[in-house]
Amino acid sequence: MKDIQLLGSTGSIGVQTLDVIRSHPEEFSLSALSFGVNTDVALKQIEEFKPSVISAGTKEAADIIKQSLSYSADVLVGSEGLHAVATYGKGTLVNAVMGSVGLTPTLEAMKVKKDIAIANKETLVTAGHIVKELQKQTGVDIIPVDSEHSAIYQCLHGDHKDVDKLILTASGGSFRDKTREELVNVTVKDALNHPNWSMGAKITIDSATMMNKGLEVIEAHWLFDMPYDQIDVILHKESIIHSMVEYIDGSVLAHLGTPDMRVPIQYALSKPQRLAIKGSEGLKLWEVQALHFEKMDYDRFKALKLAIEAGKEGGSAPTVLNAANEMAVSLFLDSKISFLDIDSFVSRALHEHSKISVPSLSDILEIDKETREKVALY
Ligand SMILES: NC(=O)C1=CN([C@@H]2O[C@H](COP(=O)(O)OP(=O)(O)OC[C@H]3O[C@@H](n4cnc5c(N)ncnc54)[C@H](OP(=O)(O)O)[C@@H]3O)[C@@H](O)[C@H]2O)C=CC1
Ligand SMILES: CC(=O)[C@@H](O)[C@H](O)COP(=O)(O)O
Ligand SMILES: [Mn+2]
Repeated sequence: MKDIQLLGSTGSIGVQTLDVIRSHPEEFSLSALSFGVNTDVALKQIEEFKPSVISAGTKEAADIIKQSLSYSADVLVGSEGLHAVATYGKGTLVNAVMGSVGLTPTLEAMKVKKDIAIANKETLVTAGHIVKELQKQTGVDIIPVDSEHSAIYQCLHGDHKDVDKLILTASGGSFRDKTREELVNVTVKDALNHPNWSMGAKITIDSATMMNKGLEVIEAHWLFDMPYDQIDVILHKESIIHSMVEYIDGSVLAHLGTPDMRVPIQYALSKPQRLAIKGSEGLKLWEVQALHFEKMDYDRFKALKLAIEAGKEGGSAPTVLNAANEMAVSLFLDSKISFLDIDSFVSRALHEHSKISVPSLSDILEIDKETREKVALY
């Protein structure tokens, strides 16, 4: 039996993680969860799984939970709550919170020797070197949940010396068939309409700008200890091949499946064992019929280029990239800026930043905060 603590229970990945736990009560239990403000969904989850520790994003949300709770549990708020959930018990932390707020709970969980199933890519983007250093010191396992990274994880074996490159597939997002000129007046509603995946709002916008793929290149660099020039991105609009590993003899191993996040979530918790997925009919390739691939156009998808450049530059550049992007996406979702402002704002923030070569945790937290404040005023 594996005990799980879950950050971000009310989100897209959080809800699917609870589906996985619910489907396999003989394999998994849940002892702690965090959510932000969605008390309606959280209350139902809490009454079903009865976690011992609960964290809410605001005091108001915590008060609603406390008033409605039918059993005794610790209910905390904000970063204190996230840290309490992350460090509770002895199991695996599933980090499915959105954004760099996931960084410090991840580090706290690692310090108490928890394995981390990581969906929260922003943590690895903003502070990959700190997470990896702590992983070396603690020996904990960091298991990818992101579909591309889970695919690569499943295609890798041995010590990676025989790997030529990692190939991340990209769906192209909501606007993949539009030129940049056609993006001038696109709406939030259009951008949230991802062709293949149903996901939270922030990652769906990242997917439309292709910043998601850029964050994923940086995530792959840290997760698999792979130099940037050995990480490729290819456009694959069906999202059936979730990613590939090319070996030095030209062999390419790919992971295929229907676009269903329960698969990588569950594998991160059950590996190396595989468990059935309730209600899944599996992949019917005769229905898919054809798979398509295109070379990436880095001028069309500027955010991808920006992210790869920031990753290669290293130091505090990825922190700025991530924080500027989080703020710009939030402004776009609030209809305060246009879609094309997102990558312009990120580019401006990167140009205005004076890089720190090896930022400490406190540097990262400070740069994250400052960058958000600056971008909010652009
Ligand atoms: N969705 C997907 O299919 C995939 C997601 N990912 C990654 O997983 C992570 C989660 O994505 P997704 O599930 O789509 O996101 P959602 O927006 O659907 O969910 C985010 C979760 O985090 C909580 N949350 C948000 N902000 C805060 C905060 N400041 N403090 C505490 N809790 C907070 C939300 O709570 P509430 O809603 O209650 O306010 C919610 O539970 C992201 O990093 C994303 O990039 C990676 C691969 C695929
Ligand atoms: C499901 C998942 O892992 C997302 O990150 C997904 O990859 C988004 O798709 P694209 O960024 O390829 O559009
Ligand atoms: Mn992904």
